[in-house]
Amino acid sequence: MRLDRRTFRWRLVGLALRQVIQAAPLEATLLLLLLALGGLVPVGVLGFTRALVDGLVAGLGEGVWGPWLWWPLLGLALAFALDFLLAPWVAYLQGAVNERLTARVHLLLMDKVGGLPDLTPFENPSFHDELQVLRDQAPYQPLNLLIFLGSAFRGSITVAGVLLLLLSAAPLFPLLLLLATLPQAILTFRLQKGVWEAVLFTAPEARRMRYFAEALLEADTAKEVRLFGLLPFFRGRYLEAFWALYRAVRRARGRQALGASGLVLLGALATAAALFLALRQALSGASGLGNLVLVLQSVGSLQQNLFGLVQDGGMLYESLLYFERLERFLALPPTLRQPPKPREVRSFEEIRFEQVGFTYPDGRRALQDVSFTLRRGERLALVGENGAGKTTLVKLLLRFYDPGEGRILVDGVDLRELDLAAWRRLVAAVFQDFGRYALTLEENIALSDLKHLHDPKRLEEAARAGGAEGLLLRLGPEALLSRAFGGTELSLGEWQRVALSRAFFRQAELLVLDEPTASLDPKEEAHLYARFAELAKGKTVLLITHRLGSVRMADRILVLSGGRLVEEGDHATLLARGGAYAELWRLQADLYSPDLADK
Ligand SMILES: Nc1ncnc2c1ncn2[C@@H]1O[C@H](COP(=O)(O)OP(=O)(O)OP(=O)(O)O)[C@@H](O)[C@H]1O
Repeated sequence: MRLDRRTFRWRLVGLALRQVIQAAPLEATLLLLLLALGGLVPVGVLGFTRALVDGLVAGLGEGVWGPWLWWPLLGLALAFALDFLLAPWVAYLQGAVNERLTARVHLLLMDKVGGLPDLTPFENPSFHDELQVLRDQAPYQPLNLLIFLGSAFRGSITVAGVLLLLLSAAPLFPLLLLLATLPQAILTFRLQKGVWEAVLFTAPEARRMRYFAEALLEADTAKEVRLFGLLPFFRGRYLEAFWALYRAVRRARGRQALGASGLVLLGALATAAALFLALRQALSGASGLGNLVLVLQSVGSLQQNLFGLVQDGGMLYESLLYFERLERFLALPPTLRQPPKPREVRSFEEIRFEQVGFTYPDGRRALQDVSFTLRRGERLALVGENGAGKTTLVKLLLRFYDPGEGRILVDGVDLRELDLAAWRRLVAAVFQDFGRYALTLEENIALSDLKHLHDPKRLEEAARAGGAEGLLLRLGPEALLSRAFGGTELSLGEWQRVALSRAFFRQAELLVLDEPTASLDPKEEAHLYARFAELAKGKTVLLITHRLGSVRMADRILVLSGGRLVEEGDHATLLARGGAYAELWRLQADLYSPDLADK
């Protein structure tokens, strides 16, 4: 990321403020008002103290109380009371705005990423990195922004007010006191920025640290960590990343400490000059004792506020960069071209792949010159070794990506011209990496067609089709799944039955099954395929599987190898041909019984 080293970018403040105001317009405006009022409190204290001292000097020795004492006293009391009064309301509003802003940031990210129609952006490492950073920091950057923007705003009002007050005492005072504190403050800010930049540039290290820590702390990896004794390995990787980050930040911090000391002398000289001037004025009677007290107090107040601004400015800068990143991320253009006038689609007669080729953005060629037709009502099996391109073909069919070459036609119309949502409504799928949601059993199944959530008949039918009827009987539809929220945990095979039931719940025209029985026990697998004809009735089915025993019920089998379609036909034809399919078949059959190999 390119950072401007010279200036604090005010545009960023505008960007972040816009998000704050949009998140909670009323609360944010009130908060700004209260902060401004809070910023004026120290100015009031200084002003009333000056008036009080001048009043005291005028009445010294006479013992008379007059309005010249009452008013400043009252003012001081009010200023202190206001300070106490404002604090809880500022905290209340800050809390309210923070909660709304944090939810807004999450919603913006959810809408952006969840609303992406394709998977191409996930292939881009920088998209991934950005999303990771934005997600990781979403819980605390909004709060940081509010705290530091708030205190910077309040501090600026105080500094401006104090300077104006000093101007009323003598025009030279603000200048001298600014000279005493500003250069040092500016330098500190620059160096502070250096620290933040060091932190930002080492963001990959920070992410690696988090990743290696998680590898040791997460339940997913707990078994392998213990079995293979991986603690020292991941610990070592964590430390490597930690030291890289630590060294960069420590260097920047060292520069900060050194640099700030250099301007101390200049600051001390300017302060001394201001005090000398104020003393001389007081001695000569040119101005009252109140002005001397004002200058004395202002030195402390200005220093405290300016350095507060610097410290907060550094933290604020980081939050501002976060919101700039968020803005840039939200503005990323879509990667999938949507047709200006999408064609409605309610059913299909045939899907045709025409010389389809696809290369992943990282350059990996996954499909090449693939042509075939899938007709309505047909049961097509797709087989081939690992990495042959089977899942990629399904991803193209669902338009998670567009083909690089060739086209996919639905009744002669290019898939790219169809209304994507309408097309996807025609399809139900079980993916290899199906979702396991911490929801009820009923919701887990009905997710594929939420219009029919709470339709017990449909739920039962889908559960029966997917092999989850036993689960439904045993646990009941309301059973919460997943341990994460204190629910029931299922075995992988049971989860797969739920995923299958979800696909059947949708009652779609095209059923895509990508390794649907990988985790099922042999009994359930046999059971599923035994009733396959009934389940597939009226549907078009695309089945991907390595278990060749189950592809025999397909009308046609496509064999993919290295991204190319190498064979096509039914089981008997392909076996008789003695090609790639026959070899795969023989290898598998050999595993079970060498005698079966040629049947
Ligand atoms: N997101 C991706 N980015 C880059 N390459 C990928 C991606 N997904 C898959 N590939 C590559 O594309 C090729 C085809 O992958 P695909 O998942 O389609 O194979 P498959 O036939 O379904 O394999 P399997 O039987 O193992 O599920 C593989 O070599 C794989 O490494």
